[in-house]
Amino acid sequence: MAVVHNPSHCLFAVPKKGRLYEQVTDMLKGAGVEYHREPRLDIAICKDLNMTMVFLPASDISKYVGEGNVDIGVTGIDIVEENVSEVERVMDLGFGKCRLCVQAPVASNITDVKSLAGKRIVTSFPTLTKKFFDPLDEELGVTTNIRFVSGSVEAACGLGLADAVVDLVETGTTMKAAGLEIVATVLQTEAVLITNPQSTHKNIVNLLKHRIEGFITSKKFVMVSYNCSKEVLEAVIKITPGKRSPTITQLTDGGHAVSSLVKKGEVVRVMDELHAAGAQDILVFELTNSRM
Ligand SMILES: Nc1ncnc2c1ncn2[C@@H]1O[C@H](COP(=O)(O)OP(=O)(O)OP(=O)(O)O)[C@@H](O)[C@H]1O
Ligand SMILES: O=P(O)(O)OC[C@H]1O[C@H](OP(=O)(O)OP(=O)(O)O)[C@H](O)[C@@H]1O
Repeated sequence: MAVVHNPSHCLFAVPKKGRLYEQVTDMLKGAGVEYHREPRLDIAICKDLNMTMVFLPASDISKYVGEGNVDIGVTGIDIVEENVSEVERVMDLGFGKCRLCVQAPVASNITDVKSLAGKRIVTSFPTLTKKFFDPLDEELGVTTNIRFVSGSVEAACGLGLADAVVDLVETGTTMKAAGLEIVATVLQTEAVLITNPQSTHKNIVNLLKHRIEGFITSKKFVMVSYNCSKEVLEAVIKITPGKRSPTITQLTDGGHAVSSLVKKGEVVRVMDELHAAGAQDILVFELTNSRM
């Protein structure tokens, strides 16, 4: 059965496929944004919010949000900057991290990006590429030839279509396989939550922001709990000061139970230090959600 958009609903655009798709849908699930998407449909009604999800190409989302067709969306900072969209950046989301880089063939031995000014550049990001090369062109009195392609940018040098490309690099696998290397970085990017500044659904945008923040925090931290004697309490709480402060409970035997949030990347070191300082029964718990 066709899903019809209710015009009073807030519209939320998420990438329909590609690099951001899975992480965005996991984030929405973790943040309690529930919807049922019928196979092959690019629209879904939310279960507990007056909101309709629309699944669009990541590269179109900032345009739709900027033009007010959609209230809120998730896409890459690179796409927002490329489209020069009039959107409000609500929050960076911590995934989809990569760099937009000028890349040239390893064999060409180019180390100074200035030597690419006036040459042929192929990219899916013509606006950002022009913005990057314009000052160099002006300084050197040349005109860089920038050509747009929608995909497989890395193939352009090998095909003899370009002297260099401007493309995204995460692990560098694609770049290395094409015999390219980084000459300069144009932009650092990650996924971002954006909204139209004139959206009439500010309350839903705020609610989503808090829910997503809670989910992101829960992924960054674990809860560490342990027991300790009165004598070592001062020393151990210095090791686990928590996000605000640790929770300390007095035990009937005179000792204390402490629980505190610890950054995931620091938890093993913290456990070693707690143990060395005399803490016992140290337990680590994953968080599924949070609201600070
Ligand atoms: N290798 C990567 N690592 C991390 N994030 C990436 C990577 N490649 C792209 N992204 C981010 O994801 C966004 C969408 O890129 P993606 O290649 O998935 O786009 P797409 O062209 O819409 O999808 P597809 O390539 O499936 O057609 C990029 O603009 C960037 O913000
Ligand atoms: O540094 P890496 O980890 O290799 O990632 C970089 C590649 O990822 C993206 O392309 P994607 O694979 O999404 O396909 P696309 O070229 O069709 O967009 C991007 O355009 C690069 O080509």
